[in-house]
This record gives sequence, structure tokens and C-alpha cells, in this order.
Amino acid sequence: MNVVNGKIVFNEGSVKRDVNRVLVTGGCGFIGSHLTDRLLREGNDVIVVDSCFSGHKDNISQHFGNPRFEFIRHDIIEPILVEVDQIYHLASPASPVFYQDNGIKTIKTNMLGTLNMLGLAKRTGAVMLMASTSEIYGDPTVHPQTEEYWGNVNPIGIRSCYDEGKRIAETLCFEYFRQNQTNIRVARIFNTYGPRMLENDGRVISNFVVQALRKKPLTVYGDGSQSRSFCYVDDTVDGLIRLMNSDCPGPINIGNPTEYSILQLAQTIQKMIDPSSEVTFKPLPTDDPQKRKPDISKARKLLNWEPTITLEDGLKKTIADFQARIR
Ligand SMILES: O=c1ccn([C@@H]2O[C@H](COP(=O)(O)OP(=O)(O)O[C@H]3OC[C@@H](O)[C@H](O)[C@H]3O)[C@@H](O)[C@H]2O)c(=O)[nH]1
Repeated sequence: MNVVNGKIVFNEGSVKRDVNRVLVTGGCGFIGSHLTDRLLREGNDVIVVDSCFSGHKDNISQHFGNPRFEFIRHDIIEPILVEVDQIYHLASPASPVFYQDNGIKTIKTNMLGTLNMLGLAKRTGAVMLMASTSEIYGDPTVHPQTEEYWGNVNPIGIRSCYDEGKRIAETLCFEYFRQNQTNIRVARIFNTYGPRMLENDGRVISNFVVQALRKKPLTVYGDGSQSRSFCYVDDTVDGLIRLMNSDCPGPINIGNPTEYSILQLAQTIQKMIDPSSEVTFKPLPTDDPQKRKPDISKARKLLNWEPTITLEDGLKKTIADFQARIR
């Protein structure tokens, strides 16, 4: 930097930084905290912004005291002024139990929160990665789901606060991209699991693991013929980072294409934890998607990414984590 005729002049390249300043919204959550770990490991400066509505400070407390790390308790439905180079926008309740608990808040987080993050990206010139979801495909009539599929969402159902919230978030991203050339990346994240899921999270893997460990029956909803494809969190995080560092706006499916019925999943977890545990059948929740499996051709081609961790290996790590946390 020089002062010429009383004015501050930056030399070319003088404002270039050798580290990225990265904002992670929802950084206290399950995926957000694993992402934060990896970004810090790779030498980035990380600011986590989280309202702690469904995330927990405990997930990031290992970084307190690290000068490269900051935590701000803030609800992104209100704007925030920070200077950053990259934004990973993950903030939103994601488990059906949590996002349905206060549907209006889920909509506000995804609509107003995304608007605020896009405004921040526009002002700072940061790249903004939107954590969208396979739920935007609703109860899909195309299988496996490609990014070209527009989805089958009930706009007034109990899941729509999340599904439509994420759909409007994607729309906002692409309007900012078209109107302002805001640098966006849209990831459609499929079912993800791993250490740090809450024991009362309500999602299927955490429910089954906790139930089997506590010697309670595994609660299969419906007849268990509905399917999902489960991606271990480290693979998901790797996909998000590759997408951020690519030049592809997306949308891109990030998920594991190996499909299981929910009954198969229950039997796998039973075998791994306690073969004598029971399965009990409960009513299927309204609008529960019948099948889900990502087509990841685009991620393979554009990001050179695919999941590397098998369900069995991922479950071993997840079970060990729950074993250490619960009695
Ligand atoms: O105890 C349970 C919990 C869930 N289930 C079933 O297991 C399947 C998966 O349910 P989950 O709640 O784990 O997750 P869902 O696939 O319904 O939704 C998820 O989709 C992708 C992400 O964006 C979100 O994390 C979440 O909305 C559903 O068919 C559900 O009915 C059970 O059979 N028993």
C-alpha cells in the first residue's frame, strides 16, 4: 500500500490473501461442524454463524481458542456484515422432526436467510454455496434422480416448509446469478449420516442406532419398503468443498448412490449392534418419499467426486460415536 497525492493506493495484488476467509452458516450443526473441522485443518480462517436453534456449540468447542476460528451466535434471518471470500450456507433445521416443529421458522431461515447470504455474497464478491437438498425432488416419479428432474412436491403438505423453502432458496440463488452475476454453487445434499448426529434427531440412522444400543425395538415406519441412499458425512463434506472450488454453479447432487430399503437398513443395524433386537412397525408419515437415490454422473464428471465410504464402515464410526455419548 502507498500514499500518492494524499490518497491510499493499493499495489496490484496487495489485498490478495494467502488464506480464505470462510463463513459457515449452520456451523454448529451436524454437517456444518464437520465442514468447519476440515476447513480449519486445511488452513482457512473460519467464521461460524449459528443461532443454535438445532445446532450445538459443543460440536465446535474444540476450536475455541484457535485464532483462525470465530463463532458468532446470530440468526441469519437478520442480515450480518462480515468480510469473507467464501460462504457455505448450511443453516436450517434438516431433520423432518425439527423442520416441522416450527415450519414458519424453517421457511424464514431458507427464504430470508438465503436472501441475506446472497446479499452478503453480492456485496463482498464471495462465492456462496447453497446447501440444498434431495427433498426438492419431493416424492420423486423419476428414479434415480438427475439434476434435470423438477420434482414432485406437495406445496401445502407438512414437509413443504422445508422442501419449498429449499426450492425458493435455489430460485433466489439463480436469480442473483442471472441478475448480478453472483458467484453461486448449489449442492443438492442427499441423506447424510455420521458422528455428531443428535440422539433425538429423529432421522432414521440415529433412531435405529440409539434404539438398538438402548435395547429398544427399531421403529420402522410403514412396511419399510421405502428406500434411501446414505452418504457418510466425510464424503458429503468432500463433495461440498470440491463444488465450492469448482467453477460450476450447479445444481449438483451430492449423495451416495447405493440404495437400501428402510427394512434392510434396520436389519443391517440390528446385525451390527444386537441381533436379538426387535423391529416394530409404525405408521408411515404423511408425504414420506417412497424412494430416493441420486444420479451422481454430474458430480463424477465435473467434480471428480464420488463417495468412498461404505455403509458398513460409516455405520461402525457412527455407532462408536453414539456408544461413547449415550448410556
Ligand atoms: O425411526 C424412523 C425414522 C425414519 N424412518 C423412515 O426412514 C426414511 C428416512 O427418514 P429420515 O427422517 O431419516 O430422512 P428423510 O429422507 O425423510 O428426510 C431427509 O432427507 C434429506 C435431507 O435433506 C434431510 O436430512 C431430511 O429431510 C423415511 O422413509 C422415514 O419414514 C423410519 O422408518 N423409522
